[in-house]
Amino acid sequence: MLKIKDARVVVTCPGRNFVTLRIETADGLYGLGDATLNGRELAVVSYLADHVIPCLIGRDAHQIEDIWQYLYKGAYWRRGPVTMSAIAAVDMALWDIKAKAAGMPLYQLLGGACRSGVMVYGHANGQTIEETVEEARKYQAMGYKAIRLQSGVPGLPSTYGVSGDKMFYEPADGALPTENVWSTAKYLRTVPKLFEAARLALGNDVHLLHDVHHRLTPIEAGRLGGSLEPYRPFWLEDPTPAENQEAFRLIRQHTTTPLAVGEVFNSIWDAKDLIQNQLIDYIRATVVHAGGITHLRRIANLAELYQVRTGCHGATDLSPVTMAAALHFDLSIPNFGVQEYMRHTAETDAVFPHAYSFKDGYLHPGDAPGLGVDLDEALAARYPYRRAYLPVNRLEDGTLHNW
Ligand SMILES: O=C(O)[C@@H](O)[C@@H](O)[C@H](O)[C@H](O)CO
Ligand SMILES: [Mg+2]
Repeated sequence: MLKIKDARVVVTCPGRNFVTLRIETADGLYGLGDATLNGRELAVVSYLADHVIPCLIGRDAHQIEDIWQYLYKGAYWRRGPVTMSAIAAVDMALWDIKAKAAGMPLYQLLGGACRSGVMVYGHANGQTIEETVEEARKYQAMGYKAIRLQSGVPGLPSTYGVSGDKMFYEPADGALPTENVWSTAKYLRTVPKLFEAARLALGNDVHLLHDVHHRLTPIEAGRLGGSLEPYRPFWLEDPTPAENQEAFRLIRQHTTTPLAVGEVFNSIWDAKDLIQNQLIDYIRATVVHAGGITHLRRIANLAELYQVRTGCHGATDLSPVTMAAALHFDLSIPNFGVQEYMRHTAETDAVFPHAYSFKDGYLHPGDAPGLGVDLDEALAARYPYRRAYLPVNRLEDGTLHNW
């Protein structure tokens, strides 16, 4: 038995907020779990500190599945991003402990490596199509095999995915939500031109991706997917909000562009119908927001039956702890597709020293025991929490739209 002696939540803001759970066993082993929920961080802190940690003390850290069931079924109130991020943090920390106890990198415990590295996609963005293509060239020169393209839309003052910093994108930028302006007509005129220019400049060997960020209706999404087909996108992400999963049938009727959905999903129940009806090609659910490695494996196993591959979310609001967990997971599953990789700032990397590394378009989690990521608590304490919200989005006439 590996008795859980103590657990605490560490909140730090080395450029952006991160919530980390640290679980310690009586024999002095410890594990880390990410519990960051962008813009709603303190709700998860309270869920963990006030409601989860008291139930963990004294339990056997080896009983990962039983503890998962205890927290999920035991709460009575199931699912939801706050609950599932909290459970995910416990799950990640326990897998970290188990792998450290075994003296192995986590991917070995998950069944061993199915591939030599994890193909990642980087984010090229610019105010104009030309600037975005120039940025994409830089990613290509760094060895990336897959690149996401987001460009500014003429006539709109700001656009999702476009930022001043080129290696990362930080949307949670206001102590109150900033307000963006949206026009579907202007956007739909721009994206096909972006893909045409990018294909011409970058050639056929690189995978090109795009995130619609939930902004279109199904029929608009069908039209966009169709107009991108000549440029063979790897995927079109979140074309329409996925609460209404039937909507994807309509998109499918109009395009063979592959669809990726699910970064906001938090359980297998959100993804089940989309997967079983083969309405998507990539499932974006991620370790931190979908109940940890234990639950994400179930989602990936279901997806495998329907030839749906994974494409885990990996924006900067997912801490290096999640990135490490995702890489062990990605390496070990048969139906891996691609992993998003938006680099963290140097400050964040210093607070979370890690064993994973990038080479020639692929990430590898490294071979340190456990997740291979640590938390420098003294350094973390120098960066106190700062309230930061994701933006909201309005149509040009002021109507609130999806961000
Ligand atoms: O695909 C992505 O990376 C995104 O959609 C994210 O940038 C998302 O907006 C943020 O993670 C929200 O916190
Ligand atoms: Mg996205």
